[in-house]
Parts: sequence; structure tokens; C-alpha cells
Amino acid sequence: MSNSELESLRKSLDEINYQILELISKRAEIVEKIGAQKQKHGLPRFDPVRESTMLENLVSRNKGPFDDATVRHLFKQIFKASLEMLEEEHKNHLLVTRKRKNEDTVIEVKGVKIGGEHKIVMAGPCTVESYGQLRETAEALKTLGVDVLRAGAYKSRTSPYDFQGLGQEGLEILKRVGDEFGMVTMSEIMDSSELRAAADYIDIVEIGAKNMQNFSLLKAAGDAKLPVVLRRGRSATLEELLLSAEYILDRGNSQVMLMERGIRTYETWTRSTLDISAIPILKKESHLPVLVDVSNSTGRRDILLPCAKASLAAGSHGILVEVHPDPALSLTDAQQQLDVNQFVEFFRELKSSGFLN
Ligand SMILES: O=C(O)C(=O)C[C@]1(C(=O)O)C=C[C@@H](O)C=C1
Repeated sequence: MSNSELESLRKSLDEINYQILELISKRAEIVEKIGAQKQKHGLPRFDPVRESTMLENLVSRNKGPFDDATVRHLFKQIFKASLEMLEEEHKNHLLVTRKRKNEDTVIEVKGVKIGGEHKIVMAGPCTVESYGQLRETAEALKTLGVDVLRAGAYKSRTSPYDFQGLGQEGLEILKRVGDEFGMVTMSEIMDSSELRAAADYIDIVEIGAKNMQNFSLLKAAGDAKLPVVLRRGRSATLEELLLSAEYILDRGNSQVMLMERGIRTYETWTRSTLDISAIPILKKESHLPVLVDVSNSTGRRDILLPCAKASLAAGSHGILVEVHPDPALSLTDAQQQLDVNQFVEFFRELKSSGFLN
């Protein structure tokens, strides 16, 4: 074949390539319109029956030289790319995403700012045990400049025979102590029916890891319009965490903070595995503040400091640390809580080494 013949055949191929490109782009535009209709009517984006019908119709018209399997494969790739385009477009429309809102969400609670350039420390005993216990802890925290007092009233314990928390009485103690020291209060609520009442006692509602996909609770948190800390489930992917947050935003409550609290792996020397990579990924994908519970993820007080430093260095907007006046006497999670002196040292080290502003 002469050079000019080859050139001319290639020219024809180029022309056909451009036509194919134009056609698949036109096709993609129609797929986008179908996607919008599906979204409007709540239909699934993936439709295997429709795909299979199209493939059968195509094969029945196939005159070669490609065999049927190849025709199927080529068109399946087009369907796959179309579906991926629809999924990507859907993701970009989620309220939690940076694509939807580029600037960091900063949540202000009683003058305390969380998110953006601010670095927050949330601290307190794992569980409210008594007024005296909480007051003693809060006084030490406030003296250091910690603004958020966090303590559990309703405890989501794995065993029904473990201490379940003081419930309503615990919330009342938390409010009393919070008011006394002018601190922002935070506690976990497990039941959607308790959410509204909780607003009278706490400033920030925590939704626990075990409840991350309790969709009625998420919807109630959206309706309650209170600031929410949503903890990542122990076996939840980051996408699942963001979709759970979307439930709250979708109900008109954009005051949502995401909390990494460790994930379940094969490791036994820590309580959970602190997923440091979650921090930059969540910050990249979402505008919501990202916090890290260093106590519950590690379950060990001896490694809290390096884990807190790593979390803040990775871009976390803050950390949650458990502090108890006498951890050995604590009714829950004794091995991970710091005593007050240990916390003072921990906090000062984070400040002096520039991890906190
Ligand atoms: O026809 C549809 O329902 C579409 O969404 C379009 C389309 C396609 O590319 O043809 C895309 C994804 C579905 O799995 C099936 C088909």
C-alpha cells in the first residue's frame, strides 16, 4: 500500500472517529435528560433491563465484522460511562459537597466558632455521673480555655447490662454546669422523640456511630435545626457518612459537623483504628467541619497526644477528648479518659507546639 493510500484511509478513520465522538456526546446529552427525569420521579439510575433490551436489539442488527460479544462489550462500555456520568452529576448536587458550596461551613454556637480556620477542643467525661464530677471537670476545662463541655447522658452501650447513663437527669446536670461556666454543651441523643426536648438542655446534639444510619433520627435532627455532630459508624464508608449528613442538610439544617471516631479493623491493640486519611478526604469532598474523637478511636490514654497532633496536622477542625476527675472510678471507658492533670499537660503541649490556635 502506498503511503498516500494509508494516509487517505487514516483520514477516513479520523472522520469516522469525529462522527462517533459527536454521536456519543449527543447520546450523553440525552442520557443527562433521562437522568433528570429519573431524579424527578425517584427512579434508580441503573436500569439493567433497559440495558439488556438495547444490547439484544443491537446484536440482532449486527452484520459484522465485529462478533456479537464484541458489539455487546463496546456498547456496555458506553452504558457504563453514561451511568458513571449520571452518578457523578448526582453526587455534585448533594448539599454536603464542595461542588455545591465551595467555602468552609463555620458553625457558631454561643459565640464559639467551629470550622474554617478555627480549631476547637471538645472535652468532658465520657458519662455524666454526678453534679460534683461534672462540675470539677468543667471548672478545670474552662480555666484552660476549653469552650465545649461534652458528656454523655444517654449512653449507647453494647451490652444492656452496662451502665446506660443518667438520661434526663444527666442532661439537667449538663445544662446546670454548662450555664455555671458559660460553656457550650454537647451530648448524644439516641431517640428522635427525645431530640426536641434535648434542645432545652444542650447546644450541640451528637448522633452516635451506632446511629449514623438511623434515618428517622437523622431526619429529626434535620427538623430540630440544632447544631449536630454526626459520628462516623464503625463500619461506615466516607460516602455513607456524607450521605447520612445529607439527610440532615436536606431537612434544612446545615449546622452539621462530621466526626471521625475510628473504624473497625483486625487490630486489637487499639479500640478502633483512627482513620487519619478520612480527614483530608472529607475536607476535600465536603465543606462541613471535620472533627476527630481521639479518645474513643484509640481507646487508650497513652497515645492520645500523638493521635491528636496527627489529626490536627491532617487538617481536622478540632478534637474530642475524654477527661474525668478520677478515671479509675469512672463508670464507663476508664482506660481511655485522662485525669485533669494529664489533660492540662496534653492541652498545653498542643497549644505550645502550635497545633491549636
Ligand atoms: O435509559 C435509561 O434509563 C438511561 O438511564 C440511559 C442508560 C444508557 O446509557 O442507555 C444509562 C444507564 C442505565 O443503566 C440504562 C441506560
